[in-house]
Amino acid sequence: MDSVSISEVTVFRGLMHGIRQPFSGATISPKFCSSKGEGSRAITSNASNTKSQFVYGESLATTADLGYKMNAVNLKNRTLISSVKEKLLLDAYDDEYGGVVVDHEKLPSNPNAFTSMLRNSLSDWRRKGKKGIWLKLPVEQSELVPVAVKEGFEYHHAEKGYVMLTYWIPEEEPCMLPGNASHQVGVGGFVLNRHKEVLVVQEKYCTSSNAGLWKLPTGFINESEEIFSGAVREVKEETGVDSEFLEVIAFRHAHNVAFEKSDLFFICMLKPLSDKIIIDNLEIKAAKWMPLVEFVEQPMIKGDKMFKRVIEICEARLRHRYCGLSPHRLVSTFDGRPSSLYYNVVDGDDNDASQSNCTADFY
Ligand SMILES: NC(=O)c1ccc[n+]([C@@H]2O[C@H](COP(=O)([O-])OP(=O)(O)OC[C@H]3O[C@@H](n4cnc5c(N)ncnc54)[C@H](O)[C@@H]3O)[C@@H](O)[C@H]2O)c1
Repeated sequence: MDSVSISEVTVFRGLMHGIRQPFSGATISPKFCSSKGEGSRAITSNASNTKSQFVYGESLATTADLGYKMNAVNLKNRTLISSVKEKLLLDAYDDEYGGVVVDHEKLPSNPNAFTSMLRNSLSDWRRKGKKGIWLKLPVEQSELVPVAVKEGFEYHHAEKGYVMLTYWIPEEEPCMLPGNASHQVGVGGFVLNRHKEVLVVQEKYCTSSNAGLWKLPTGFINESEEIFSGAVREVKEETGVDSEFLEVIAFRHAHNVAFEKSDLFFICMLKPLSDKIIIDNLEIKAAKWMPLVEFVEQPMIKGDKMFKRVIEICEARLRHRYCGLSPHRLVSTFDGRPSSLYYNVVDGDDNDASQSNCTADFY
């Protein structure tokens, strides 16, 4: 049997308040039986002003004044208590950082029961030296959020279906829990056709300074979406043009872009596979194929250090004087995850130029 702390016995006490049988009307207070060592658990029952001691271990406590046979009761209640004790703690599993992840599928629905289980669990985790606690509360149980906050939990992040809260137990150690995701990831498609026209759009919603600007189709990468497929999707959604991903030409890293989040913007070169334009009326006001020279001459592009440089890089790429990054699918043994590593192959294996991603045609 596990060793028991005061907090754990307190758990039993809370439990016994909720359980009327066989300790009907009893209140339980913590008491340790030092002579029993680690394997003993002691609970004092106070029923009808009569104090009795139940010892869970090899020996039994005084039982006469309760009027029933404690041997049998003891065995029965030992089972009962250990099963109810489990019900008084939140279901959770350990993480690899010495922390605990609460099982959100087994949360009690009653906020009072949750309060008591959360307190008991916190005592239990503290006693066991646990560090970071992750508590995910589904939107269907949002009434538990104020309870957790009152117990000292902090918001970590939220998604449509849940809010994640955290609690850092060690008071003497700085909190090591990683923060919420810090970045959003965007893509821009540079799609050039054989007439040296670039695919451009005018956004429906933009700042007044950007009104009338013809710009590259841009958008955000979805959850679990690849940069290369996200760029193709965004171009298709906004303009109706099919394309093939060639390379990441450059990326921009900016901060405090939206709701204090940083922004990674990947500018991708795409090869057009169709030319018919069908715009997405929800987001886009207009789209067209625009001569590259005309696109570059727009004051907003000409005067913008980033886009001016992006165009210079794209033009260098057209002359094969620059090489972007192309995705290579692989599985890392570190985490066993299939992933994309973006890099360029200038000469290819054994100097085979055909292996180079820098020789790919644009149109
Ligand atoms: N738009 C540009 O000119 C431009 C310039 C430089 C970099 N980028 C980069 O492109 C990537 C995508 O940016 P973007 O400008 O295309 O995205 P965006 O801000 O235009 O958002 C994309 C779409 O999301 C929706 N949306 C966004 N915020 C909304 C809100 N508050 N309310 C309602 N709908 C909203 C709109 O439908 C919008 O068209 C980012 O990484 C950004 O840094 C864009």
